[in-house]
Amino acid sequence: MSRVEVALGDRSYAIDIMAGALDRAGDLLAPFARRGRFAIVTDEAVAQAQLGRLTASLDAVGIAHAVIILPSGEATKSWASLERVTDWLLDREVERNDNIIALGGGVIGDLTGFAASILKRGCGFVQVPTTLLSQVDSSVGGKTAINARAGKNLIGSFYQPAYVLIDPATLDTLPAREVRAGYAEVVKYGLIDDAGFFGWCEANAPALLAGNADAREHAIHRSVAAKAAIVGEDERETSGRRALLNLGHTFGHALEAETGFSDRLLHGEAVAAGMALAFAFSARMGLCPAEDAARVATHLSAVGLPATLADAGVAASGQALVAHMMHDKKMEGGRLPFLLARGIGRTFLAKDVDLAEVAAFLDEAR
Ligand SMILES: NC(=O)c1ccc[n+]([C@@H]2O[C@H](COP(=O)([O-])OP(=O)(O)OC[C@H]3O[C@@H](n4cnc5c(N)ncnc54)[C@H](O)[C@@H]3O)[C@@H](O)[C@H]2O)c1
Ligand SMILES: O=C(O)C(=O)C[C@@H](O)[C@H](O)[C@H](O)COP(=O)(O)O
Ligand SMILES: [Zn+2]
Repeated sequence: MSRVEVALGDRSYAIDIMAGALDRAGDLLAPFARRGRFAIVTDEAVAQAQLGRLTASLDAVGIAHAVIILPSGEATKSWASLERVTDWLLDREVERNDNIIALGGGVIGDLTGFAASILKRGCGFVQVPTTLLSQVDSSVGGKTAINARAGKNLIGSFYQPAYVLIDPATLDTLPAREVRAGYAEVVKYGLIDDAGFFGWCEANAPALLAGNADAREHAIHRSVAAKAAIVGEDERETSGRRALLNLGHTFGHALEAETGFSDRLLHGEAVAAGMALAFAFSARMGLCPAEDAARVATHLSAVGLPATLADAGVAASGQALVAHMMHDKKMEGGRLPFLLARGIGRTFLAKDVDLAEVAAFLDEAR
């Protein structure tokens, strides 16, 4: 088992990574059972593929648990699901010390974390992520959210889990397209500030995507360690450091909005296209060598991720995409800071980007 710590004073927590962890969850989660009861929030596909392993392990050590199963997919990050989960928990007379466990991908993690943060002004919350994306990114750092009509993740809170339990073996049942989408957020850490790790990704993506256990665990550990360090420095995205984790997301969230938050374009796929666009825009602005932008697009394409608007299936005008971007949470005084790059591993927050140039770039990129 490997462990990464997120250092946040009295809200610090551990992230344990171990193949087979779900079958030992009863022992690993026992300290939380002494604190309160367990309620598991999951979705239909995860219930079918992985829930039985968690409940059998809890049963084996006599930890009682209630379970709610929601529909799978991005549409579950909604007011309706939030109401359903909170009413279900309130009907069960949830107490602040109870443990609300998110078993699933980023959708279940984001929704459950938000529910835990507002129920009785904060209940116990544990993340048990089951997608590559949630294991390398969304289960760590405490961003919780649902989507609004106006855009992605616009209603939410910062609320850290008390513990994150990662079992890479859960990825054995994850569809290949979802594994690939999660891989985009792995590549992101290399592009942000670790060119060596991007090189590792280029060399090891085929093994990782084919399910090689060593490659998978290395990628998860390295990603989580990188994210934990950034979150420890800038939990609430105030200093500019955490904003780096948003590389590809300003473009990506606009693409997700344009495709209706549907399975036409998964979050990770939108982020992949968004990162390629951020690098291409940086190159166009003379900030980044064109070879680096090409290398990013080549790698994403090679693993089957979208690297262009056409790959992402988006034909909207630059102006329409920029209109989506105006809802970005990074907006400041009517200006939108962008994550741009001076090269691979050299991402920075640019505060002086002209949105008319972004729209023109997107029109040319179509
Ligand atoms: N909070 C954060 O910091 C953060 C970071 C990145 C992404 N996100 C959010 O995460 C969401 C995307 O998360 P995701 O990619 O995990 O998608 P997801 O939660 O929709 O899961 C993808 C699909 O895989 C299924 N699934 C999950 N685990 C499975 C398993 N082990 N076996 C079989 N099927 C399984 C799910 O039912 C779903 O159909 C987006 O809403 C995104 O905005 C949040
Ligand atoms: O943890 C962060 O910070 C991130 O930006 C991680 C992103 O991968 C994630 O998609 C996040 O939910 C996006 O945040 P948002 O603030 O743009 O909604
Ligand atoms: Zn993301």
